[in-house]
Amino acid sequence: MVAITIDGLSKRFGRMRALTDISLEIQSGEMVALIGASGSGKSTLIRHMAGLECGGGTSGSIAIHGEEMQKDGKLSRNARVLRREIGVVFQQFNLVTRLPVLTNVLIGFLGQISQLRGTFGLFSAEEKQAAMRALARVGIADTARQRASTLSGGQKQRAAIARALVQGARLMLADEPIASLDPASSKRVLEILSGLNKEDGLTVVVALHQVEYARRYCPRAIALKDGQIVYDGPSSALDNTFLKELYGEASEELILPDAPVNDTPVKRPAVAIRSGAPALVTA
Ligand SMILES: Nc1ncnc2c1ncn2[C@@H]1O[C@H](COP(=O)(O)OP(=O)(O)OP(=O)(O)O)[C@@H](O)[C@H]1O
Repeated sequence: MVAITIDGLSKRFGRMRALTDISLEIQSGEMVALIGASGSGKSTLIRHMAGLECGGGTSGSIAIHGEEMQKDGKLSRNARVLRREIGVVFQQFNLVTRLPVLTNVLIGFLGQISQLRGTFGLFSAEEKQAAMRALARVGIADTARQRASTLSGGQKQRAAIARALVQGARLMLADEPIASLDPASSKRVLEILSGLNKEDGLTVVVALHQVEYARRYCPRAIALKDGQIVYDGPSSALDNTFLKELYGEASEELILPDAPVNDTPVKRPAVAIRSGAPALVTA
């Protein structure tokens, strides 16, 4: 089954083109890295996939699990229902820091319970058990009663993933989830996302700054440059010559932050790019 279908998506902010004619398909059960320099359009693309961005300046269409989510800037009628299938994880965690970790995870149920129960935080024993299971799944069950403000950055991100799990997400969109984490926490968060992908079959799309993590955890990479797809193929075939072109001056820092640069050229397979794409994509 196709998890995400994007057809001819373009986005302008005023006169600035953030995305230009993006078309792609992501199959259910894939783990895909979105890479590209700062300002290349990764967040804008993820926000459109999640149905959080639409409106003026957007054209083209996005379908989630075969159902239209938005077309030409207008959200479809069932976008709300589709959003429940999508867990979104942000760099800034988006937790309510004064509330206990368990309550933050229970917030993932809000789309599924009555407004009255949601307003008064009346969660059932089953819901609390499910939230505890989700916390155990991400390895922080012992923090359930702590205020979210007391968690480390890595633990906060894991709590945010647990919240997406109780929501019942089949598709996880993560927008630079490790950008503010140290290497050990980054590794842990990506291992959890990879485990959810491999063991639970979740489709994962993750925007990453550091290419080494994309290579290590995501079999497929999609690279954006100036709002256009310039590479779509195996992340193992991303060679450093291409990446240096993609990232320009930032490449030293972003390509291999914790490993020696391997300049041996790797033969990239021809990638599924439409004609007219920049020379960067030629294998
Ligand atoms: N709400 C907005 N209003 C105006 N311009 C925007 C808005 N959101 C994004 N942009 C612009 O669109 C372009 C793409 O931004 P986007 O945040 O998607 O890039 P990114 O690849 O996620 O960058 P980063 O890695 O720095 O987060 C940038 O030029 C950005 O300034």
